[in-house]
Parts: sequence; structure tokens; C-alpha cells
Amino acid sequence: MEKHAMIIINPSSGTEKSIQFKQDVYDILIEKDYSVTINETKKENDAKNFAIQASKDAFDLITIMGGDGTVNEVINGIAEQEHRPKLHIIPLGTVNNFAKAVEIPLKTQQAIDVIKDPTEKLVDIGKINNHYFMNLVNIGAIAEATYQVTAEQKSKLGSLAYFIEGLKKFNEKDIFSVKIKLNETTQELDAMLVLIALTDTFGGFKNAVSEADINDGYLHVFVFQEMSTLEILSIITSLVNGQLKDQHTFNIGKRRA
Ligand SMILES: Nc1ncnc2c1ncn2[C@@H]1O[C@H](COP(=O)(O)OP(=O)(O)OP(=O)(O)O)[C@@H](O)[C@H]1O
Repeated sequence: MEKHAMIIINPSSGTEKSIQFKQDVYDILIEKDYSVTINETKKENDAKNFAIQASKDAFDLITIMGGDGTVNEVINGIAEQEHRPKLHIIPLGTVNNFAKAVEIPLKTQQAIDVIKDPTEKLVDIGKINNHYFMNLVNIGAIAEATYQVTAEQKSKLGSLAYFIEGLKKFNEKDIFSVKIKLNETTQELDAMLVLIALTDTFGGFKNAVSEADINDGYLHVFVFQEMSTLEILSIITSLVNGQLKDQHTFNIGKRRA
């Protein structure tokens, strides 16, 4: 039976290299006996809508050429569909957090070639209200600051751009009150930042949350309370070195996703 693949390309992702690889991806899928439909995104939600269509039309595969935002849209498109195509991700974003977490090759040609001899991985996804996520959720002013990072800053600085914006907010000590019901316990805490991770990768740093596995079925919940600049630096070092789990005062537990 003929196999169907949809390529979803975000031409604006990362360093805007996706278009130059379009033909290579098309050729390899044809070589693997897929019939191929190509869709380019123009704006927010296009990738999600293409993915919904691919599910409804019972496509076998969606090849995503883009960054975390594009992958997230596709996941939101397929999550609640009866038929979910498999995903082949070609990381072309700035940070590519999810690709790092799932250990997809970051070199474009290698990621394309994965389809020649594919291995399948199941991954956890989480849900907030009606929105699915596959990386992590940040709550607080620090998290909001990261949304102010411009596309230009991202292209120039990569993940560092987020850290710089985040650090500015850390100094303002914006504390908020948060009530967390985790398993059977409810805690009310004052927090600077709440981080809920599904994978071990944060801000593009592999192993930052080394206890989290992509398919362990858990949400890993961290609450960062008011901290001195020294403590903040120590946490950043932990993130980079993969020792966030050792900061037990901040790790308040995990629950089944
Ligand atoms: N043609 C387009 N021009 C501008 N923006 C687009 C276009 N198509 C999609 N978008 C927007 O781009 C967002 C996703 O970008 P994506 O995350 O893939 O790239 P990135 O930001 O460079 O990567 P990363 O998230 O890894 O840093 C989508 O959510 C959508 O809003």
C-alpha cells in the first residue's frame, strides 16, 4: 500500500535554511516510497492546521522542518486526532530543545537521513488547559521576559538570548504566590519561577534536568523561591552541568503526566 508523507516547512525558523533542504527531503521520501505533499507555513497556526489535515487524511508521516514552535504546533494538531502520523523532525530552529531531548541529529543532512533507517520513540506530552506541550512550561515574570526575545536576538545569540532576558528579571525579584497540588499534597509557596519539565533538556542544555526521561510518564516540577544572586548563578551552573536534581530544596517532586 502506498505510504503518504506531509512535509511541513517553516521558512522563517532559525537561520531560515529550510528552503534549501526542501528538495533533499522530498527526494529521500520519494526514494522511501512515500507519496509526498509539501506545505509551507506563512503564519501562526498554519503548521497546526496542516497537521490536523494530515491526521484526518491518514498520512503515515509528517516531516517537520522548523524549530520548537513548529514542532509544538504539529503536536497540538495531532494530539487529539484518532490517527496520529509519525513525526520525522529536522531541527531548523534556533534552540531546538526538543530535538536535543529526543537526540535527533542537529546536523540537517543527518536528520534528513534518519528516514533511511528510522527508529521510533514514544514521547510524553503534557496539557495546560487546551494546549499541549512537549518540552517544558515556565511560569513567572522570568518566563514572560523570554517572550520578549526578538527573532534577531535569537538568530545572533541562540539560547543565550533567553538567559539574558531571564536574568534581567531575576534581579527584579518578582515573587508570586503559587498553589501546587502534586499527587495528594497541596503546597502554597512564594516563587520566582516554576518550571515543569517533561524532558531532560532546558534552554537547549541537554541533561539540565537529568532525572527526566522523554517517556518516563512524569511531569518534573521545580519551584524556585527567592534567591540571592549567588544562588541564581549556582542554579544556572546546575542547569548547564545537568545537576538540577541535586538542588533538592527546589525540586518539589513529580507526578504522573
Ligand atoms: N512564514 C512565516 N513567517 C514568519 N513567521 C512564521 C512563518 N510561518 C510560521 N511562523 C511562526 O513561526 C513560529 C515557530 O517558529 P520556530 O519555533 O519553528 O522557529 P524558531 O523560533 O527559530 O525556533 P526555536 O523555537 O527552536 O527557537 C510559529 O509558531 C509561527 O507563529
